[in-house]
Amino acid sequence: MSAALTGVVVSPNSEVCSGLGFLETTRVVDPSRLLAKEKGFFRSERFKNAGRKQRCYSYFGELGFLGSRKLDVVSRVVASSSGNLAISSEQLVYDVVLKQAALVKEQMRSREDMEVKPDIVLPGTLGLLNEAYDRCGEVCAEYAKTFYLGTLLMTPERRKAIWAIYVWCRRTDELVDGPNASHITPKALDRWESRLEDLFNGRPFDMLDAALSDTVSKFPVDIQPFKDMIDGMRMDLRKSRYDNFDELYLYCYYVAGTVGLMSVPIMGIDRDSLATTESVYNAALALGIANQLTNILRDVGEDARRGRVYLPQDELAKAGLSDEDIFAMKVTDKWRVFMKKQIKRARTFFDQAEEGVTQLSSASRWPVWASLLLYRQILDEIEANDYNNFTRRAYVSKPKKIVALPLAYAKSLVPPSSRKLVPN
Ligand SMILES: CC(C)=CCC/C(C)=C/CC/C(C)=C/CC/C(C)=C/[C@@H]1[C@@H](COP(=O)(O)OP(=O)(O)O)[C@]1(C)CC/C=C(\C)CC/C=C(\C)CCC=C(C)C
Repeated sequence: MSAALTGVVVSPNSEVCSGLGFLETTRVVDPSRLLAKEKGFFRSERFKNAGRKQRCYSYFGELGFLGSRKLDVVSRVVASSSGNLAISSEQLVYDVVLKQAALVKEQMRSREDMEVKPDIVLPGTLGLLNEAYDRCGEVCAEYAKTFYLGTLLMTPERRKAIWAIYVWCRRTDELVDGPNASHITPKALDRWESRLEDLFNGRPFDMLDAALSDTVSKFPVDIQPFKDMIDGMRMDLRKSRYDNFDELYLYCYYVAGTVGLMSVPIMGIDRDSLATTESVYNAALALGIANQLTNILRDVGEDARRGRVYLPQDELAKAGLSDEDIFAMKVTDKWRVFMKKQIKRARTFFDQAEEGVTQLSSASRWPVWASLLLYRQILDEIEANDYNNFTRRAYVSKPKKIVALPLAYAKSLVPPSSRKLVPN
């Protein structure tokens, strides 16, 4: 598996087509070779460019950005180490949110004028594409069962697109977090990025890329959050400490906030939503940040064993704590006080995100509510473990999951018009 993963990333021309060891079955590798290399189908311009023009799905209607309320763009500045004023990570990321929202609005406007023609499907290729999506679904079902079940409620087009994005994110994350992480170099990430650009240009490298390539040709998805996620992996390679929350926030955006931004154009916004596009993107970003902060708080011990501390160093110091205390893995009163503050902050991001879930198209709400409620409960479990996140892994038990799912369903029935989205 190690050789295979390195082969893919280090050498895009390699015959090894799967980017992840766990995807390496002959079933995956062979058809993708056939697709990308022998038939050359996925290199066809039709796949991307003509596809973009000709396909028009119901999500246009559902991205009903009727809201007129403007978000206040607060200029948030922080003092840099040299004493100069610098733009904060929050502001930097918010600029991406604004750009994504503007892009999606722009794409919708230009698509409205388009003549919708039926897809031209080359004989034999649709089956291969369906197979590619099915494989993405299988990976999703294997690695994120509850979330996979949630996606089954979505429309078939959206469900397949979310699976394709999930698989790309998983593969990207596995580059630095998986069993082959020690082989990954910045150069390898550069190659992964150029492969990403290729798939956005209709030239997927393998079968799983082909599914995403098809997705980005159908939905108004921008490449930037994908590139930013790769930047997050670069950050993970070179950095194992975060001086303050501003630095940590940027990392959380890269590795998880980006997922929110990638997902909104697929999930769509409800026609009846009065929220602005920006505010929905902002809520999606908040959910990614909340999830990642929760993930970090849950995995403090595990990360420490790898020599990593994803906690703001200045806040640790203020609490009278240091890396040594973390490596000692002792739950002390100082640690409890520190953790309470971190948990409070993560909950604030979940609260912000909740406002946005109701604005999503009705069929997309349930999986998002489910993932939000389940992930949020991890924070309760850390508390229940008396803040011992060094040697005990907080997890949500099966019975609790079973209770959360109908609750998520009930929440997903609340229509957007009955709730107002308050911009932050
Ligand atoms: C419905 C839904 C949740 C859709 C998102 C699907 C999707 C594309 C997921 C990709 C997740 C992924 C593999 C990300 C790679 C980086 C990473 C590992 C991030 C961490 C996730 C947890 O992963 P992991 O499997 O390691 O966790 P466990 O150890 O098993 O617990 C993250 C913590 C971040 C995940 C971030 C999200 C799922 C973002 C969610 C935001 C939205 C879906 C936007 C919703 C819209 C509004 C308006 C709120």
